[in-house]
Amino acid sequence: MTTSQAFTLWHRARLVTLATEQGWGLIDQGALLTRGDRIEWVGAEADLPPGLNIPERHDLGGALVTPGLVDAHTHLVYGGDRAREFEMRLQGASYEDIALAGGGIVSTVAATRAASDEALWQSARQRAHALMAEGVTTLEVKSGYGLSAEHEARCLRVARRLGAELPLTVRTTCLSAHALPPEFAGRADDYIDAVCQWLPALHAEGLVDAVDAFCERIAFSPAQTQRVFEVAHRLGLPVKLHAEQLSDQGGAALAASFGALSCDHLEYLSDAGIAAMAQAGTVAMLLPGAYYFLRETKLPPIAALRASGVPIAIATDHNPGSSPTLSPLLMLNMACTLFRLTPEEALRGMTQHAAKALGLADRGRLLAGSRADLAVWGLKHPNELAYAFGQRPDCRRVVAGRWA
Ligand SMILES: N=CN[C@@H](CCC(=O)O)C(=O)O
Ligand SMILES: [Zn+2]
Repeated sequence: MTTSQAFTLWHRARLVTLATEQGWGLIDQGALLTRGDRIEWVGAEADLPPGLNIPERHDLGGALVTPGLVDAHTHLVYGGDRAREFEMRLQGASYEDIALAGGGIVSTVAATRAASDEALWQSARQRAHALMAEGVTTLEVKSGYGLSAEHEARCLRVARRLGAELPLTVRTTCLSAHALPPEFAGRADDYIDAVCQWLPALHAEGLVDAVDAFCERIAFSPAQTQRVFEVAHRLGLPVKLHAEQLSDQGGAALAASFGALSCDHLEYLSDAGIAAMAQAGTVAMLLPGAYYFLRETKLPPIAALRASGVPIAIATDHNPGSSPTLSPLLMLNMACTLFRLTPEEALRGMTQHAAKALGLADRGRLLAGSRADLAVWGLKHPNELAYAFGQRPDCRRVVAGRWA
């Protein structure tokens, strides 16, 4: 470490470093040194290297400091809501019934196409603020409610604008293969042709960091998914997949064969899918909000994922149909209560493993060299993050080394 450059000190903190593969990595009376947007040093305050020029110091008053949360699966940009559909499901209709009757995702597509750019921006901005209020510093935003070249681009531009105007990293994912738009009814292969044509144009405009699809009997087949992934592969874009949410389509193994960053949902994941994901280093992105809200009863195969060493991530899956929550902390709680993750697994799932699911190796743990994105909580122990559901603890964020 050179001593001539200026550092910022963040001290009198209880650090949750997650530095090793297991355990919280707690450091009581801890301190962090940052320089620019990077963490330079992490440790006990008593061990601070002597002789440093530290012009700026922040006394955190004993607060708990975790890595900034990473919400790595959201559908944040859309018009309308689906409260009526919620009521229909309570009256007995299933998520699949509603989709097959022309509701579900396609109803949000109509509302999104009808919304102005400004309305899409304002609603997405408010949702992003709600996530930030619970410690999110990195956010993935999918398209998938435009379903035409014009409207997918509009939604992805709003996602990019979130990253440009808010103190937040935003990664965009093109999910044009989310549902069949009405103008392609009965012509799913033609729609996939169209997606394969507009994807390079969206990428050329700088709108796409990754490519996703919904591989399911109410959405697209493995063969159709593969065609989209082949275009992504040619463009050098990583893929991820909504896989095995309602049935086992073999989607996870297909995605793993493309080196997918993550497979998401996974309630119906098979042993073969787990093995393929373990081999490819693909993250299992579990979405307890959708599991809960759709009143799913089949659990993702958590013990088998653990046994195979597949990293488990957790996200809000914020969307109007299956997971209209904007509370990452509630998702940590549900990951524990519904999926029986430990509070440490849940937090690691929304930090280190979520960052991996976005291909971001520079964040998610408090390590020298990592990006200085922090969540500073008015809590004593990290267990409390997953514990007090429905409460919103005091939370401040540091993004790229600055209070945000
Ligand atoms: N499963 C597919 N996509 C979303 C839901 C989209 C919707 O219902 O609007 C999800 O991740 O749960
Ligand atoms: Zn989703």
